[in-house]
Amino acid sequence: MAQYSRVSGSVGLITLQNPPVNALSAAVRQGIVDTVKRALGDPEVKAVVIRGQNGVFCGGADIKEFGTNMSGPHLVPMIHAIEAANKPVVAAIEGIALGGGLELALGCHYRVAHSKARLGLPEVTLGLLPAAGGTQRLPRLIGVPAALDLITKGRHITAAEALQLGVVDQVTGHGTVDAAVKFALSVAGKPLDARRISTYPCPRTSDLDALFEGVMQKVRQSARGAIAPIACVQAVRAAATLPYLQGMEREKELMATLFTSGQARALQYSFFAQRAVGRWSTPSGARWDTSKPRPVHIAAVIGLGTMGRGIAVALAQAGLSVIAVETQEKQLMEAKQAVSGMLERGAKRRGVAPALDKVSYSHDIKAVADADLVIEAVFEDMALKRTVFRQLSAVCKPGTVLCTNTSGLDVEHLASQTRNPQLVVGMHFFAPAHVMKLLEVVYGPQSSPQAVATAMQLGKKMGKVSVAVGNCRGFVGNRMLKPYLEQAFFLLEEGATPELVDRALEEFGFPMGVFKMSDLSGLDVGWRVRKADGLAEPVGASGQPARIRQGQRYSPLGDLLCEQGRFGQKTGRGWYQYDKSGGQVASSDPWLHSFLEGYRAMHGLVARRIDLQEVLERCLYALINEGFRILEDGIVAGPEDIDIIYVFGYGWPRHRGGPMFYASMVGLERVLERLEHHHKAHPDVPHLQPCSLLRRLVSSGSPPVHRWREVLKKLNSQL
Ligand SMILES: CC/C=C\C/C=C/C(=O)SCCNC(=O)CCNC(=O)[C@H](O)C(C)(C)COP(=O)(O)OP(=O)(O)OC[C@H]1O[C@@H](n2cnc3c(N)ncnc32)[C@H](O)[C@@H]1OP(=O)(O)O
Repeated sequence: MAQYSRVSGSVGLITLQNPPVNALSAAVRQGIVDTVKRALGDPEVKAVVIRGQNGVFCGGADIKEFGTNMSGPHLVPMIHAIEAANKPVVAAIEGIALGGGLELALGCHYRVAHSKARLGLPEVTLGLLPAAGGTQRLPRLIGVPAALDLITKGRHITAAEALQLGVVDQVTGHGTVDAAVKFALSVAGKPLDARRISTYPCPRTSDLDALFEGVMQKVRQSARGAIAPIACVQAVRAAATLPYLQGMEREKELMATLFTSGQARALQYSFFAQRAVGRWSTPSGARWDTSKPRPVHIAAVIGLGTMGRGIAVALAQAGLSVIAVETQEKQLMEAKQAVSGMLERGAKRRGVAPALDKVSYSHDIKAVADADLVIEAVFEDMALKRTVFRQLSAVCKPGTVLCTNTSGLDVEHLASQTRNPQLVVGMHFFAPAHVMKLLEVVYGPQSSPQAVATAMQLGKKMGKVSVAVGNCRGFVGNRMLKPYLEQAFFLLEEGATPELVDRALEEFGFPMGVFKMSDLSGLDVGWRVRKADGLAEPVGASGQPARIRQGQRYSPLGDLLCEQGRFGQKTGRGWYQYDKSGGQVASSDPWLHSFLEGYRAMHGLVARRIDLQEVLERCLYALINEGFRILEDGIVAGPEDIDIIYVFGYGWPRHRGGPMFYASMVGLERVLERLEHHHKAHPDVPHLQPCSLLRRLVSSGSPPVHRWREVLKKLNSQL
């Protein structure tokens, strides 16, 4: 809806009304059309101001309407009518002007913004382009290079940057609507021809072809298969080379291909999934809206290795007082230097003062006595973590929430070492902890709603996308990674190379294939875990055949590389070779290939031809199958949790929505059929055996992913 009133005698004030972000729903579009007509037809009105209700201008087209039969007036003619008006129309921008919201403002003759407003054309992040004239007006207003930057990245800009670029005409620190009304009165009656952006020629840029070629190359590289950024470049090119109306035609054509694409659906699903994980719940009945978090002013970090340092930085940057504890004096000094450096670099990037005084350092665990929350980040060793938790339980004040940053160990077992197991949760950060957005918050059966809510809220404060998950080996992300990695190893045994496997995954859209990723994170990390699990024993030591462990097919390839001291990038050798220890440029390693040949010969394996499709099916469907098991076990509340974990923590291409969304797009029958096929070929691999939930979903007609929660509930109640 849009409300109309007359202010200051001769200004028509139009207020968009669609909380919380005044998205341009059919009703709002209709409201704008009607109220603009009314204002233009009223002889008393000399100028018009458009604002949004509740201090928010407009969050753009109503994403919830996409995929429905979008009725109501279209945005393009609506904005065109505003631009063509014979009375000045001023946009009063408070809060946000995003997407269609900014496009609406660009159709106005003037823009006045509050200093705290954020503006942008983020359509590309939803798999779309600014198709309400944004790709045609913005380059005409601010030039091609700046418009390309904003449109292809979808980044939000501050009012100050908008003023500098020329997107807005005035910035005010006070009442935006009052300032806009005053502005409107000051321009009433003046000629408007020079204010209609669509009539501007696109500012000339030298060597346009080279500019577009360069940008297109960069976009293709970073898009990893996403089509929207490329369409954005093509649309801006149309603005730079065609008359406005032809440019608009091109914008429309390009939008039509994007609008119905699977990528747009995936990205829009991801948008809502990200919000859905914020409305968390646990099987014991704890919920985001009823569980009250404890206030956390002082947080402590125990263990200042790579993870602990990143966590300390993330906490300090979120404004908390941090007590950083490392028992070894030398490591403590090194950590202090490293943390200060990270804080200084981060502050420089953000143009703020570094929060150095927020962090105090100690080698004594007793220093955490006053902390409201402690995050243990010591070595991934259960015995060591147990000791730390016993100590924490003894030294912390009553009510302190105790968290472990384990990447997969039993949180419940650690809780049992303390006097108050209900105050223990997992906070699984991803490296580098001050950069990576994902946080898995792990609740055990005894974790109190308050402890879960406290960790979730702290995650939010640190700017993380936090997902509440149940306690199981590897939680969600690493539990699903295990069958994925296992398939990659088995494929090498059967005839694939690391290069082939990585190529398939990178072409799918992962930033790095599994073997390059493993070289980056260090092969020794998994080796240590497998040793602790009694898996990575030297061949023959277990008394079992080399490729069978604990009664199941096992590939010792990773262990054999580690036994050779090949730990990946850090040693200059792993699944690839690097120019030096710590080098980052991978190249194919002839040694590795002859090692694989020797290994196959030793075990009587005959290499066969493996294609990219088989790599994808084996690796991805095994991972997805585990996702279904996680859903079946009730470790997460819905598929959105899994998808967000994979998109934000494991490099799953965002334009593919996440593994569970992807499965639903491929078709559950197809995933089931291919798993059955591969399991038949490899009956000794339990991870390829289709999970019963997948079978049950297929039997219930393969509902789309947004209905799985509801279907799961129904299926569970039938059990
Ligand atoms: C036919 C197309 C023609 C022309 C092209 C135009 C295309 C577009 O305009 S596409 C939309 C472009 N706009 C955006 O991408 C903005 C998306 N929203 C956001 O980035 C954020 O929500 C925000 C910055 C606007 C606010 O952030 P925050 O304060 O953190 O709140 P939430 O993100 O939790 O959002 C609150 C609530 O609002 C819903 N919502 C937000 N934006 C939209 C929208 N454009 N349409 C519909 N609903 C929107 C959001 O989902 C939250 O609701 P729920 O919690 O119920 O999900």
